[in-house]
Amino acid sequence: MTKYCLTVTCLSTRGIVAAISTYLAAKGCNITDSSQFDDAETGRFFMRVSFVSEQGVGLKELGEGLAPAAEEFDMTYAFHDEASKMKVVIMVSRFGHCLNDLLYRWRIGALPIDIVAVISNHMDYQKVVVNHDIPFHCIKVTKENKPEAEARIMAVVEENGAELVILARYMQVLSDELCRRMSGRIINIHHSFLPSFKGANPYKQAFERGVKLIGATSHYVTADLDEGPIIEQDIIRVTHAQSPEDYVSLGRDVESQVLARAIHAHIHRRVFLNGNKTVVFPASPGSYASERMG
Ligand SMILES: Nc1nc2c(c(=O)[nH]1)N[C@@H](CN(C=O)c1ccc(C(=O)N[C@@H](CCC(=O)O)C(=O)O)cc1)CN2
Repeated sequence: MTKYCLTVTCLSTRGIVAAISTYLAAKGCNITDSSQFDDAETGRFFMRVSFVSEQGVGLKELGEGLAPAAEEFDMTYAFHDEASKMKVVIMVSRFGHCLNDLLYRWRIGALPIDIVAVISNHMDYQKVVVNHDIPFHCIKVTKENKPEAEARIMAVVEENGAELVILARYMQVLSDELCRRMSGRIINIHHSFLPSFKGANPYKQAFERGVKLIGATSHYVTADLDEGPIIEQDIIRVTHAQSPEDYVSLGRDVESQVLARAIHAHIHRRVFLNGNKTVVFPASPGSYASERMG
């Protein structure tokens, strides 16, 4: 039986859940997981439903069939086949721990994505990427060539049909135009517990401030540096006896785990943009269990 998920957002009002569950039942679909949220501040409603089609109904029929109800509630909605793997481009600079972590999770089946390319502004990871039979593109970036460099980045994204770009410690600031064109489709890992310590050297800033907790933040990328909607965060305790270099070492695992959790939530359609914030629904039972054993 095909597993699907439905994502819905609209202004909050009575009858949305009833309309969706009634429609799915009428289409011979059995709901297996459901999450919803009413945002009292914005008046917006968010819903994610996982279901199986017991009568083999397809994505197109599901989408067309819900259109009348969607119009009644002015819904933004989409049906997704949970078996289809999102096409992603990973970008990296000099620090490869997040890239290596994503490649490992992808290789063992823990992260059901289709890595169509890796882009870097350095050659450091060319061999490890090619050894995974993934195309590697080295696109140097300078203040002078940034528009041409970004045009090449977008060419790789579009020629491969990538739905998501992952900045796995890519250390160049993307232009407003690129951020606008890829709004909601670029996820970054920032090596601090935002909003503290924005910029390229958060560990040095944290050391100089003398904090007792450091962390990592995964967020959607916007033109405003390190200001995008936050998807996931985590922290780790540090002490007076540790150096900025110790922070870098301690931060690697936190960064990798936070980025992987954010990507997992995004590809399973559990993240909704809500202004400059996000709504992140919990993982449905079994969604972490796709790992190939051994
Ligand atoms: N438009 C955006 N671009 C990028 C973002 C973002 O939030 N919006 N995040 C960064 C990643 N990042 C922090 O997480 C970050 C990367 C780089 C810099 C920075 O100042 N870079 C310097 C060059 C540094 C170097 O060459 O090593 C620069 O670009 O002039 C700050 C924060 C990715 N891009």
